[in-house]
Amino acid sequence: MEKTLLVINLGSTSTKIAVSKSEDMLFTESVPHTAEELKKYQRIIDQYELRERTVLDVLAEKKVALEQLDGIASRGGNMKPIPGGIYEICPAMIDDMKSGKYGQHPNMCGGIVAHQLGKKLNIPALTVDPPTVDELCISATYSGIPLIRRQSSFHALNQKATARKIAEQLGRKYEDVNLIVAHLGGGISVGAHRRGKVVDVNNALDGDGPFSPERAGTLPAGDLVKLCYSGEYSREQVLRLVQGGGGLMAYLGTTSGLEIEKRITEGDMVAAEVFEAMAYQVAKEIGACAAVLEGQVDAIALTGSLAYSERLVENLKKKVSFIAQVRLDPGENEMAALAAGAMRYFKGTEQLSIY
Ligand SMILES: Nc1ncnc2c1ncn2[C@@H]1O[C@H](COP(=O)(O)OP(=O)(O)OP(=O)(O)O)[C@@H](O)[C@H]1O
Ligand SMILES: CCCC(=O)O
Repeated sequence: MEKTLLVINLGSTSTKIAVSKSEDMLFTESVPHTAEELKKYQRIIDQYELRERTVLDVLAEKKVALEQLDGIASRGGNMKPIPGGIYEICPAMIDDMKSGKYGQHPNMCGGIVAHQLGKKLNIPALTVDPPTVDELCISATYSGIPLIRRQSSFHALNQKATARKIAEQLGRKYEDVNLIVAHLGGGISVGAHRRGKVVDVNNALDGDGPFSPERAGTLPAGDLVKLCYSGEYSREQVLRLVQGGGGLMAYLGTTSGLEIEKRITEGDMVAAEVFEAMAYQVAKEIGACAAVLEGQVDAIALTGSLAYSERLVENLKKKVSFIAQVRLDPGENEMAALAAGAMRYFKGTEQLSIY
């Protein structure tokens, strides 16, 4: 059974669009969005029209008529904590994403685009392993005060797809290995995968962990509280410092790893120091995951587009190779993982989970 699928994945710095014939990609297009371009949108939901136009323009450019599509798979945005699986994008899911209750992510716009198109064309609009897949062990849910439960909010789709791939390379099943997966993208998540479950992971969206190209990661709590009450920043502005305007963006005015590498090559010592600090924080998070896994680590996987950076990878290898072998899977498997998930639904090999 052959199906033509539209696959949508809205990252913090790019809109990725693919069309597949079943699992085989006909094309994948990644349209970058500069920080300058996104700066004018105060809230992520305000990017909706830009993201919708980007998707439709790419389809028109590639001469794909909407009527050719049998289904749509969009990477999920932040919704309530749910088990991994395939879900139909429904109004309740969209309401949860829009509410911001579980964090804000550009994929909420992707979900709405998919839902609207699905309705118009009368075809299923699906999502697979959304970022709020929650498999945390009990200890990992503790924050330090009962009012706040640590949330599982990470690159679940790519982390799990990468982990399965690495397990296969090791000749083992995902459910039989312990892995640490670091997704190094616009946001950074580092997960401890214990026998097929992500038992601990930093909240990569607006919570904790290493700083990333556009996010602040863990901030000293007291200082953050003082900043919030200083009267100098609105709620939206502080949130923007945490997500969108934090990390590399805050220190160097760009989210682009490529641009920063260029500056380093040209002798920019500040850029070198900041890039080194990001690697340092990622390595510390990997070390923390090794402790969670009690040192029983079969491999460390580096994935996401920043894993194309030799400088970052060599730096990380130097710091964490003592824990386990380091394997590279640069870029992300998300488009393929979404198409594969949608095909499991069409073939009936996996049932839809209910949101
Ligand atoms: N070849 C490369 N070498 C170094 N850095 C790169 C390369 N290609 C992309 N990057 C950097 O990777 C980062 C973006 O990664 P990616 O495309 O995985 O993120 P995203 O999908 O926008 O966001 P997220 O991963 O959080 O969903 C940017 O800083 C980009 O400049
Ligand atoms: C929850 C983090 C997911 C992302 O940044 O894409």
